[in-house]
Amino acid sequence: MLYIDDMCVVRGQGTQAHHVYLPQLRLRQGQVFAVTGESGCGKSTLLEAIGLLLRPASIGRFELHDEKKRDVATLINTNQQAELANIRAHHVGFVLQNGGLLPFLSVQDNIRLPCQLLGKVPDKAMLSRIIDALKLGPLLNKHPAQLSFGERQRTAFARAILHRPGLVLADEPTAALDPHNSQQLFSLFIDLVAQEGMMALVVCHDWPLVQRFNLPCLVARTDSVVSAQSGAQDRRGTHFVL
Ligand SMILES: Nc1ncnc2c1ncn2[C@@H]1O[C@H](COP(=O)(O)OP(=O)(O)OP(=O)(O)O)[C@@H](O)[C@H]1O
Repeated sequence: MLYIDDMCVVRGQGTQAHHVYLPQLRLRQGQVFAVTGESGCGKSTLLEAIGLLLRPASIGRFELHDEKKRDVATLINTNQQAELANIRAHHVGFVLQNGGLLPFLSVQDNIRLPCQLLGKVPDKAMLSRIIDALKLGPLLNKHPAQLSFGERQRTAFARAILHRPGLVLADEPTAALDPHNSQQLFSLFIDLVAQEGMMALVVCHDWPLVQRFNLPCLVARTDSVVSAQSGAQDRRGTHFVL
């Protein structure tokens, strides 16, 4: 389970600061939540804070329960960076919009990289389940430049999960894909998260896609102020609510 209460993340400074609030999140093993909202509202910021890449300005509760209970809020509040980095490396998997694959490594070596960096031997059974589910068998010896966008994203997903993180964070993984491939990747993603008992948050602009899979959704509610000088709407804060 992932429990988050009263998280606030601040991007920028002074009058330009943008506040991102997450009042409450409960995520169960096997569950995928979508995160939606207009450009610039703070979706990536939210994911970075949950992925422990960005320190929240304040946090009430942040607990990650897998094989044991981890009180992440206390680690954040007491600034224990080494332990936070350890949790991030072992328990969080990231899937980026452009895949973020290393161009000089084959698909096979890209997938194994996080395990290698963590000094873990990949679980053979899981590796073969992932390769099967994501249909990567014929691609294993290719390099990223030889892959389609969809193939790159399937590889990126495999790489994000082989080290068995409890939590997978995907930032617009289907943005570069056509509707057919987006739907196929989403479907594989949701099935694998359920099959492997992971939890996932996926940022997605494609509302029909989110609806098609009937995903629970964190929706951005943005507060704006009107600039006294220009009269333009200026975003100052976003609440992500269910
Ligand atoms: N490093 C930074 N320093 C200061 N402000 C930033 C920084 N990164 C992002 N911002 C601002 O924080 C706000 C939220 O940005 P964020 O990238 O989280 O939005 P987003 O919803 O993911 O946008 P998009 O859908 O366009 O990717 C924006 O107003 C952005 O300009």
